[in-house]
Amino acid sequence: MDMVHVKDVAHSFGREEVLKEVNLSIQEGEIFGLLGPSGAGKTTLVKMIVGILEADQGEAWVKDVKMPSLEQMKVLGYMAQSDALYNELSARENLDFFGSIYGLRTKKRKQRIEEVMNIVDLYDHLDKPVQKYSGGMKRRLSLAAALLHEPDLLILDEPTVGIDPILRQSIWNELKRWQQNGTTIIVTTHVMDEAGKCDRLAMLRDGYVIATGSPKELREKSHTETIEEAFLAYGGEKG
Ligand SMILES: Nc1ncnc2c1ncn2[C@@H]1O[C@H](COP(=O)(O)OP(=O)(O)OP(=O)(O)O)[C@@H](O)[C@H]1O
Repeated sequence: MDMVHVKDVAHSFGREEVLKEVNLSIQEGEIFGLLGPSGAGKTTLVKMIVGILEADQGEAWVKDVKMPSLEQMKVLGYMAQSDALYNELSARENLDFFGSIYGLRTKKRKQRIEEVMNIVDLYDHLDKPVQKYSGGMKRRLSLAAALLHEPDLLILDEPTVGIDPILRQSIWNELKRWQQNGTTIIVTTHVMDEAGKCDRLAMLRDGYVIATGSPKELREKSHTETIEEAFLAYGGEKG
């Protein structure tokens, strides 16, 4: 069964058509990348899958449920592009708040907070107010929040922006580990080498999916050597 199915989705903001007839199938257990330049429509598409934005046309499904669905939001973890954290609270207090929204009981919440803070390597900073966190630490804390309730589907909007190469590598190692545990992961990026780490990709430009496939397929079909060249060959150049 598909974990996510996007069918004929189109959306406009005012007169700007941001998504045009987008179709996608994301299989259970894969790391799926949405690759495209700034403004291509990645965040808009992701918000429809998460269920926080309803498309003008078409449908987004998570498993066998049409989004938006409050019930289905519980099976997914979403990390937005900008961190939605309370600066004056500590990391622990932030996570406690998010955990209660997801309905985690007190004991389980306490246990999961410690587990996820270990995963993102912030355990030693649990009781520090978020305003004392660096940008990269805030990103990692947002990731921890998305993981709290052990979602089947993890949706990460530009998770490694502002994160140094060493941490970026460690986050990718974690993504691969969660995948092995059965989690399906959708990640948006405009970084070509990150796109190359995904099992499959959809290349987006100006609201269109211009190509879909594994990095290898996309390179081979376009007779190119790199994802970047493939993107250009499929019509990804601007203007
Ligand atoms: N709430 C909104 N109101 C009006 N226009 C919007 C809104 N959200 C997005 N847009 C416009 O929709 C287009 C696509 O934006 P979107 O954020 O989906 O792109 P993106 O591919 O995620 O870009 P980035 O990599 O910069 O985040 C842009 O032109 C943007 O200005």
